[in-house]
Amino acid sequence: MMFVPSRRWVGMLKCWGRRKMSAALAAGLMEADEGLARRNTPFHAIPGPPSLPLIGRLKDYSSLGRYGVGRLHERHLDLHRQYGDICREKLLGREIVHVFSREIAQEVFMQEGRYPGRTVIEPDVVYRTGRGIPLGLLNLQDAEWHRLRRLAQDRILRPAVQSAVLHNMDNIAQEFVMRTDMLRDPGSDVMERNYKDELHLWSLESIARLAFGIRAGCLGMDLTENSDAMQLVRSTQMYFRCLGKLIFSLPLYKVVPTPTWRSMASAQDTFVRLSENYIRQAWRNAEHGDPGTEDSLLFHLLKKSELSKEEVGATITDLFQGGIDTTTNGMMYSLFALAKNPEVQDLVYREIRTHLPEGAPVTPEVLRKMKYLKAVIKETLRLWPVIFGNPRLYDYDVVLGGYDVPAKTEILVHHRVMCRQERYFTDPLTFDPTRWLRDENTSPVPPYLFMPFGHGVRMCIGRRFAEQQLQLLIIRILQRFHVECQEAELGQVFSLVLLPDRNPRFVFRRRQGHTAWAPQAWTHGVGTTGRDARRRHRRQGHTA
Ligand code: HEM
Repeated sequence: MMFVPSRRWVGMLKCWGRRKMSAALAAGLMEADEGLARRNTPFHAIPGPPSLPLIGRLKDYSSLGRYGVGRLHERHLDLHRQYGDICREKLLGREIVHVFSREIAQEVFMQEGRYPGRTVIEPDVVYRTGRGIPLGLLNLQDAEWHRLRRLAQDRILRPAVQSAVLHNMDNIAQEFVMRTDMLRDPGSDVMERNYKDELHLWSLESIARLAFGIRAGCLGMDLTENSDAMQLVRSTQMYFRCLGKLIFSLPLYKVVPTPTWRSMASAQDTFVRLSENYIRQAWRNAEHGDPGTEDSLLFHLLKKSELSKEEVGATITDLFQGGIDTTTNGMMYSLFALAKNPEVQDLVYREIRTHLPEGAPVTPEVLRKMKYLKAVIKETLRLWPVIFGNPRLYDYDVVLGGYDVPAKTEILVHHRVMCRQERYFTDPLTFDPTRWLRDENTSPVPPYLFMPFGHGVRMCIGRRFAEQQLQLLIIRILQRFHVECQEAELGQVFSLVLLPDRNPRFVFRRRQGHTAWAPQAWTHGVGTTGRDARRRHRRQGHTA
């Protein structure tokens, strides 16, 4: 097979050649480059909607347009229908290329360098720069990003570390299920509380345990709106709501503090202040020799003398902001999918009963065996991804779908649109977890298609943790309840992440013959259900 160098290869070789190769070889490569340039179609020929000068397609992103920010993901489906697998548009001076096919997605990621660039979250950069807070993983680029990423992922992505935190996370999941049991209406079994807020608390508690090695007290029964936990939940929700609006509007906030900017900054201030409290608490615990704290990500990063305390704080903040809303919404969609597909729910329950005796702890071995549960989570994230696509921003030219794409173009690979196409998935809109189960009759889903956690070295750092969290909580919920949902549909709304468009009312029916097990931390000599458990739960607030 003949090797046809891509333009990037030619560019790199040319650069090297200028220094090391003979002039003749370099000239030959230059000719090859010109030949390739002739074969590629110029950037401006990429199809796409016409743009106005300066503001580009801003109207489509505002409430004046057909979609508004909330329905941007629907606009992406329409762009694909109208313009095909690759399309181009302008937005406020930015050039954006949308990629809707697996083949071009592969080209995007194959041309990724050692430090893949991603579009920055501009309002967050402006906020942090203004407050003198270092940028974290979400926004750093190049070698600076790599330095931080290397240190943090060593602690988060390693399977051994996942196994080590499993026991604590299982306890948190079980406590959360007890809480659900107590909060649902005893007559109708309906969860009257906003279950999204509830899942936020679970997610916060879990990430705090991972990051600080402490129990943050988010599952206490007497939380008020003024409690630290609820303030953290509200500030995260507000932060995402405002970010979505700020990113896709005229950047007036850079000149004057607009109301949306003020709300975002105030949410961030609260977040940073409360995180600092937790860091202080973690320090105190460590001074008292609490082994959990020393095992945490915080201490792991602080031990690395390469990082300042401020950088460690910024990294931890990014984990919270990257992890809370995403895992919460992933869990909402998973529960909804199970509730609306009772036969699937029964199969998951059967799998749980086969591999996990009631009262036994969840171990890595147990999780490895839960193949159907994993397929359910994949199928959920295929149909309801929390992040619609993966942005990339390269500082060199690339060729995509035969078109020249200049450096610094924002490239958006649309995982959600790809996952809804007939050519890649049979009956793409049907919820069918079996498509993920492999046997001799099925071929695996090809790469560069299903990427809910992104791709390559810049993929989500919390991926393993998030998957483990979802598996654990689904196991513990289904062990105790059969789940139903009163809403017939669950759509998505764009707010930087994709959120459920309504608050589904779940019904948690206790399973027949279910023995009221309780997490280990609840069973030291007191009753495990009813009033005793409730009292113990209140007391547990900050300590378990
Ligand atoms: C269902 C849950 C989650 C989903 C769907 C999700 C999805 C994603 C995606 C799509 C990216 C961009 C990847 C790329 O550009 O290739 C990302 C990045 C990131 N995520 Fe997650 N995530 C989830 C949970 C978490 C959790 C639990 C944490 C923290 C413990 C986390 C922390 C981060 C961070 C810090 C980044 C930036 C990584 C970097 O640029 O190096 N995420 N996530």
